[in-house]
Amino acid sequence: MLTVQHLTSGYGSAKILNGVNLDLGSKEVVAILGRNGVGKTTLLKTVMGIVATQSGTTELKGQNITKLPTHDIAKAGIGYVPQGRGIFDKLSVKENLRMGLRSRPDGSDEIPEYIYEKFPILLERSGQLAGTLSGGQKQQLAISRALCGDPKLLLLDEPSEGIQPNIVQEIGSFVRELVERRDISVLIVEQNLELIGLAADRFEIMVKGELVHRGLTSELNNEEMLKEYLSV
Ligand SMILES: Nc1ncnc2c1ncn2[C@@H]1O[C@H](COP(=O)(O)OP(=O)(O)OP(=O)(O)O)[C@@H](O)[C@H]1O
Repeated sequence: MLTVQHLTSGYGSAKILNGVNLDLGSKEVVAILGRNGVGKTTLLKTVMGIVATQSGTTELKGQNITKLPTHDIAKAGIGYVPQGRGIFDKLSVKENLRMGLRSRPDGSDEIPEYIYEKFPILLERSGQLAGTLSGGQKQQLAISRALCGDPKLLLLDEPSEGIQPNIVQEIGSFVRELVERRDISVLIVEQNLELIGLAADRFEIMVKGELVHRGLTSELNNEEMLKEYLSV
């Protein structure tokens, strides 16, 4: 599904990604873990074309998307939910969802039924300003907006940030549902081990802009490893 090879990128003269290699299969959920500031968000932004690739390649289902502008990467099939969610508070819930439809390759302007079935609050509050939603509801809206683009791959950046534990669980099981019922793969940057345990098949640990250690989610109970690589 996604193949990243020797990817480097950064901001001005600051090099942040130092040669990332990553393979994500179809119907797979992979979590990227690592301490603050190691480059996890930068990896998602580079895949998405928001931060320019300096060297290396990114392929989606065999298509080289490395140099494409962000809107074409979205159209090629990647949905992105940024850290902090990127919701437009001054637009209605429905208008936020409609923004996501712009990335649909088939040009459809219908919000997919399953989104409202899963999150009925988004239909109930359809005409309300998105800024009036709770943190958890905004996260549901942000994920739903990305799904409106009918992606094959979803990039989620810290979806658990600032939301209540019961919503964290709901999002974890929703991610699994997406993979199993909708054939979507997910790359998720996350610190919350409960959410990773619920959603991810395996993990990759980033240190100084490189993915240095990987394993199955079931191996995440190794305290020494967690101490070595993470701030827990
Ligand atoms: N727009 C920017 N301009 C300059 N430097 C940046 C910019 N965004 C991030 N950085 C720097 O790049 C490095 C990596 O940041 P990044 O956000 O990718 O880390 P992260 O692993 O996602 O951490 P966090 O969990 O804190 O978000 C940090 O040192 C950060 O200060």
